[in-house]
Amino acid sequence: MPMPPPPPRAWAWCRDDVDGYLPVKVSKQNTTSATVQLPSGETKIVPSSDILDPIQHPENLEILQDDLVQMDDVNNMSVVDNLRRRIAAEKIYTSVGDILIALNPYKQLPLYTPTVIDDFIKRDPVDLYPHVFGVAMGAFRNMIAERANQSILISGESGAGKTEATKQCLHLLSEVARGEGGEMEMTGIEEKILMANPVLEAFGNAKTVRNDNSSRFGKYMQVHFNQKCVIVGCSTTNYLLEKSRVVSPASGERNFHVM
Ligand SMILES: Nc1ncnc2c1ncn2[C@@H]1O[C@H](COP(=O)(O)OP(=O)(O)OP(=O)(O)O)[C@@H](O)[C@H]1O
Repeated sequence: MPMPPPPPRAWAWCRDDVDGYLPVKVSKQNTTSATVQLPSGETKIVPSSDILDPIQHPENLEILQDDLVQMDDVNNMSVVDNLRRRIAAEKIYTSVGDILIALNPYKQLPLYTPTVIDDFIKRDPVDLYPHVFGVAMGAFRNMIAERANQSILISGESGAGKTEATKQCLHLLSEVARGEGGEMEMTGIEEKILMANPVLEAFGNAKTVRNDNSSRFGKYMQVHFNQKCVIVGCSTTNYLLEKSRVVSPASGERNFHVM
């Protein structure tokens, strides 16, 4: 009687201490342990309890998906894996439909050059890729099309890069909404807003265990445009300032920068 062929190696998600989840090929598994092949090619024995769901579409594991909505398998593991591979390739932005996920690379990447700005201002969005400039440009285009105010909501945990993303939005808007002739004087709005920042930060930012320059207040910023869609001003409203920090900063943290 000929031996039956060995079962094909099955792809599954495996818990990992460093990366969260890794796609592995399971070659053997019993109730307590499993032999798996890691993406690096290394073979390892892991507890069976670390083997999670099967991977339905292993052929997609090499794809860096720009938009999570386009993924065939959407779960915590596939999303984390896609984002991990994207940031390894220095693609820090990923779309989820109209929402943009930004991962903090903690290093300067050439993502904000004049050429990139030019692309986002001039090219059709369908030919472009996820980027914070795309969000700012989308808001600008919608403002013109709908003749209505637009909002960009930037949220995330401390140190995630909200302040940086805000600056990039203002940078794009100041480039696209430049006036001509006399109105040109009103440009440089980004510089003016940025010049106000040290004062706001002195009284509202503090060194924390996560971020040396952590904003301890919320900022509601309004950029004002005239009928010709040229920026004519900006106002900032501060809210939720952590005044308690003056007398009771958390352990290992400082109160405000101002002395
Ligand atoms: N896109 C980016 N490219 C390079 N560095 C970045 C980027 N985003 C953030 N960083 C770095 O991470 C640090 C923290 O970012 P940022 O201050 O924007 O965080 P935050 O979300 O505003 O934090 P908090 O809520 O504590 O104020 C910054 O000092 C900056 O150097």
